[in-house]
Amino acid sequence: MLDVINVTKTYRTGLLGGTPAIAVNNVSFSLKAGKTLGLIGMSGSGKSTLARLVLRLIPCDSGRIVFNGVEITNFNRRQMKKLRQEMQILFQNPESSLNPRMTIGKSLAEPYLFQAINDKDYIAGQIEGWLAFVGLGPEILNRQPHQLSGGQLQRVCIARALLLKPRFLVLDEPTSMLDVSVQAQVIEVLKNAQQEYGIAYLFISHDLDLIKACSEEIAVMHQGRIIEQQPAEALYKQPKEEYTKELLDTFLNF
Ligand SMILES: Nc1ncnc2c1ncn2[C@@H]1O[C@H](COP(=O)(O)OP(=O)(O)OP(=O)(O)O)[C@@H](O)[C@H]1O
Repeated sequence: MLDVINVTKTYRTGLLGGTPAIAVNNVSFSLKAGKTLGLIGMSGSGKSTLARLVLRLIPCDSGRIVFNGVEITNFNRRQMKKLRQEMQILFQNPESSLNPRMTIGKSLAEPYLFQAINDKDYIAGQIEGWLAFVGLGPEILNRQPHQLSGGQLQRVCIARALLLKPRFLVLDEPTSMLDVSVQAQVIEVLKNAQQEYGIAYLFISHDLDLIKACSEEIAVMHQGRIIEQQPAEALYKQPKEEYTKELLDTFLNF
């Protein structure tokens, strides 16, 4: 489904472009439909930048991104608009993903209107179905984001992403702001969605236990590079790189 090939990104900060800093350095990986690739690494190792590159939210300096057999590296705005439905991101703070002044119902209807779908009964039926899928009832539709719990809000964000029928979803610390009990419920919803719709996930997290439980393969980022990638069990049992060992020792069961 997704092939990322030798992708590099350099940020230039400061006056007149300043000193270039390589955030993502010659990174390659592949992801199959219905599978999860976990992405771990210390803060600043380049995980979020890599996710943004893959989603084409920022341009890469070099390298290629192939999605469903089509090279999208140089897709223009119009081409990307179509693709946005298929490639989405779930952020750690669901509140920041929703308009605070809009009701939940309006936020969920918005993606249909963007697609020029105007049939109100159809939209209402679809929204109700997706809400049920994520374990929420229609009573929340008239509420505003501040009237929902963190877990409910993240479910709304998942429903909003799912209703566009994505094939690839970046999960950027999707449960880090939630209580442990709620975390498990949100992960369950994501697992169900993956099973039912064959969605591929790139799962970024600092929670190494969670990422192990959710990913078939795990890639370790260090200073902008993927320094090792292995099936989840193997990586935790026999990390090849010293850096991975240190990372696991520091953060496992933290
Ligand atoms: N917009 C930007 N402009 C300049 N430098 C940036 C920008 N975004 C990120 N960086 C730098 O790029 C490097 C990688 O950052 P990135 O956010 O991708 O890391 P990360 O692994 O996702 O970190 P975290 O786990 O803290 O979210 C860091 O050195 C960061 O300071």
